[in-house]
Amino acid sequence: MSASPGGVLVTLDGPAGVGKTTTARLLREYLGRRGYPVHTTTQPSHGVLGKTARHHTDSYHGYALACLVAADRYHHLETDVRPHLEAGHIVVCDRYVASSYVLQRMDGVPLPFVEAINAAADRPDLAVILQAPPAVTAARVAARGAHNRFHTGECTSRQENDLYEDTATRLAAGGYPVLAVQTGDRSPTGVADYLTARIADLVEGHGPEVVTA
Ligand SMILES: Nc1ncnc2c1ncn2[C@@H]1O[C@H](COP(=O)(O)OP(=O)(O)OP(=O)(O)O)[C@@H](O)[C@H]1O
Ligand SMILES: Cc1cn([C@H]2C[C@H](O)[C@@H](COP(=O)(O)O)O2)c(=O)[nH]c1=O
Repeated sequence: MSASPGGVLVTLDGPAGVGKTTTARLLREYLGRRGYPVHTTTQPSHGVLGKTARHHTDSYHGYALACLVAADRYHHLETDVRPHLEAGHIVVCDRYVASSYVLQRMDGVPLPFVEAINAAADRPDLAVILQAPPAVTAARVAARGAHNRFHTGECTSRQENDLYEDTATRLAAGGYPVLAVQTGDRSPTGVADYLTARIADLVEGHGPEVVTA
């Protein structure tokens, strides 16, 4: 299913420390300043299923975590994302399906299973994959501090980076409008400026010009 008519669904995915949360916060500010109604949100969500997935990644692994995250995704789409789209808002979601293609595979779940349980998730209008060299993302995570067991050093960052590259290609081949954006050599405001212009183009009916990784 595509995102609902009226609003625009923009998703932000990419390795730990690449700048998803920073970018979502700045997009809310920059798009808001241009007068667009913006709703920023995140997956896992702040609902019961989402909180369980986010705060108990040491208890839930593999297939169980994959299903928990997917269940939260469908509930979040129904109760939060679609209502905002129907109200004509730009919805910016920090993590979406691409994160499952990467994190669940890192957790030992075969890709066909991940694809199957996410197959009915709405297609974003713009699926942004943020990218940066693994040494850069690992250093940012080390400086900021790890949030969970998926953040464990440069070796993990390299695996994550490779899986995101693979995921960007797969999702683009499956019809997702994927836009790969480098953050390693751009300031947070530079990333947000660039994406604000791309999203404004999309809202005004000029885009997207899809760039695959
Ligand atoms: N373009 C950038 N240049 C330099 N530093 C950045 C950039 N974007 C984000 N950072 C910094 O990197 C750190 C991680 O950023 P952020 O929390 O936004 O990443 P994330 O992708 O949401 O990470 P996670 O998946 O671990 O939650 C923060 O300290 C942030 O200030
Ligand atoms: C969307 C998504 C999330 N997860 C898990 C992985 C982490 O434990 C949290 C996300 O925390 P972060 O601060 O944003 O790094 O949720 C997952 O396993 N699969 C997913 O698709």
